[in-house]
Amino acid sequence: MIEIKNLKKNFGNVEVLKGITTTFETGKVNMIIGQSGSGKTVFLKSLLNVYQPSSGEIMFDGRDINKMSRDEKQTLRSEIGTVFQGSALFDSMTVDENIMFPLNMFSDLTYREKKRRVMDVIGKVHLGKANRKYPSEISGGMQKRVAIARAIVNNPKYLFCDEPNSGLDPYTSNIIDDLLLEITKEYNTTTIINTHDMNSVMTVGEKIVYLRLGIKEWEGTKDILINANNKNLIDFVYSSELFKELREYFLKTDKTMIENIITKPPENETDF
Ligand SMILES: Nc1ncnc2c1ncn2[C@@H]1O[C@H](COP(=O)(O)OP(=O)(O)OP(=O)(O)O)[C@@H](O)[C@H]1O
Repeated sequence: MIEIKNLKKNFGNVEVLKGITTTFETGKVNMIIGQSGSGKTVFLKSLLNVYQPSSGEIMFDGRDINKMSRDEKQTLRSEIGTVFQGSALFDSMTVDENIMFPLNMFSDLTYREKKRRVMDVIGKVHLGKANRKYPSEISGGMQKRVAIARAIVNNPKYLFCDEPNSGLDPYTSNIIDDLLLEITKEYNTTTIINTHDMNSVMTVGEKIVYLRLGIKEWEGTKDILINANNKNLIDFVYSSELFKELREYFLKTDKTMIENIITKPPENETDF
């Protein structure tokens, strides 16, 4: 579990995160949504300590990041898997070498053991026989699988993903979403995903945190999201064309259904 209390981040005089308090649960897909510029990436990078927060508390399973020694921070770093926008693979390394990279950084396993771990996760993300290829020789969807395999090769407790579906077609996005959900359950990770993709949110999101202008405006489950009593959130959700059309379709269908019930008498007694 990751607990965040009153997290603030300024860049000079500009306050980007204005005091965020929330909790991300273990074994769940937690999603952060919000318009461009709402602070999602700064938030994720503050949790990762890429940015030093200006104030506030971040607790990783009870461990306060502000009170950690250098060694403890290094241990925490080894427990975190990350998938960043654009996959961020090393172009000069093969798929195998990319995936092995965190093991070289954080483990003292033998080469044989590392190789076995790499082959295990390659199977897990269904990369087939792409292991000897270079990133430029495989598709965007395959590159994303490599990035996920690299993120989980060290059995992380925490999995952070920034826009994992960016640049992917809807079909491949669904596959990546399902994979992230499956991994979260299998590895029992605390997974945090930044996304604009409402389809992902409604398919695999378990807890949703909505950021706006550096403030947490709403949080909850996807079941209550579409009826949330927050105009900004609803505007954001229905700004997706698909959602707009679905809403109109259901409104129309419901209306017709209701009219039918009210105006049509039952054809015979057994209708009830
Ligand atoms: N290193 C930085 N220095 C100064 N300002 C920054 C820095 N990084 C981000 N910002 C500002 O913080 C705000 C939030 O940016 P952030 O990248 O977190 O938004 P986002 O919600 O992730 O957007 P997107 O969905 O487009 O990725 C923006 O106004 C941005 O200009």
